[in-house]
Amino acid sequence: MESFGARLHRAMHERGPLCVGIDPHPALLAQWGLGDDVAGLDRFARTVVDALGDRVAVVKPQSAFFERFGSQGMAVLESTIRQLRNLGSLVLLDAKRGDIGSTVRAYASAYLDPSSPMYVDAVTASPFLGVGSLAPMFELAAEHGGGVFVLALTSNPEGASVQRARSADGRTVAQTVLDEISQLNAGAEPIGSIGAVIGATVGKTDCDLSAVNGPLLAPGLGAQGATAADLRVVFGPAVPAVLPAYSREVLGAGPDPAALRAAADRAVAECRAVLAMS
Ligand SMILES: O=c1ccn([C@@H]2O[C@H](COP(=O)(O)O)[C@@H](O)[C@H]2O)c(=O)[nH]1
Repeated sequence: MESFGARLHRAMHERGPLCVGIDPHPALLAQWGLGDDVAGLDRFARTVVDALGDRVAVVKPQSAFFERFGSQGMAVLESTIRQLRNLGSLVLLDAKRGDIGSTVRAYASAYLDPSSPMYVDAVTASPFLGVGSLAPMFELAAEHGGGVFVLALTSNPEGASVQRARSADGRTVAQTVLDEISQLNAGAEPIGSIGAVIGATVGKTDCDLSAVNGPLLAPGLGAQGATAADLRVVFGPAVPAVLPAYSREVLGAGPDPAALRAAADRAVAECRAVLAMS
C-alpha cells in the first residue's frame, strides 16, 4: 500500500498545502446559529465536510469537541471521518494519544487499523511517555499506509518549559523527539510518514530540522496569532515540508459554504507563496 507520506505529498501538490481543522467550539456553534448540542455538532461538521472535503488536502477533526457529547458525539465523528474519506481529503484525527506501549497498541488499532470504525489516515500522538512507547502506532501506520504526527514544539506558550528543557546530553526534549522521528523516516521517499507537530507561534525553534524527512504540522496560524510569513522564521530551510493548519480562522467564515471555501483558498494562497509551491 502507498505510504501516508507519499499520499500526503501528492495531496499537498494537487490540492495545496493546507490542513483545515474541524473544531466546533461552543462559540462557533453559536456564531453559526447552531445549538450547543449533538444536532448542532452534526450540522457544523457536515457543513465543513460538504464545503471543503473535495478541496483541501487534509482535514483535521479535533476529537475533544466530539467527545464532549459522549457516544452520540463519537457517532458524529465516525460519520464525519467516513464522509471525508469518500470526498478524498486525508483525515488527520487530532486526538494527541499516548500511553504505555501495551495501551498505545489499542489506540493504534482504534485509529490506524482499516477494520476500525474510527480508521483515519493519520493521528496526532503525545511522546510524553517516550517516543518509543508510540511504537505500536508507528508499526500499524507502516503496515497500512497510515501516518502519526508526534508533538515536538507545541503552539501553546506553556509547552516551552517542558519541550525546550535540556536532557542530560544537552539536546532539548523537542530535539530528542525530532531525532527519533528522523530515524523512523530515514530513507523514505518522497517523504516519511511520521510527522512532527511544531507550532507556527514558537519563533526560532533552536532545533535541527534538516534530518526529519517527514511532514511538519504547523498549528497556531490565525486565531493563535501566527501568520503564514512566520512559517519562514520558524522552519527556515525545512519550510517546504510544512503542512500549515488553520481551524478557527477558516471556520469563522462559515456557515456559508462559499465563504468557507473562499477562506480556505485564501489560506492556501498565502501558504503556497511562503512554501514556494505553485
Ligand atoms: O501544538 C498544537 C497542537 C495542536 N493544536 C490543535 O490545533 C487546533 C488549532 O486551532 P485554531 O483554532 O487554529 O487555533 C486545535 O484543534 C488545537 O487543539 C494546536 O493548536 N497546537
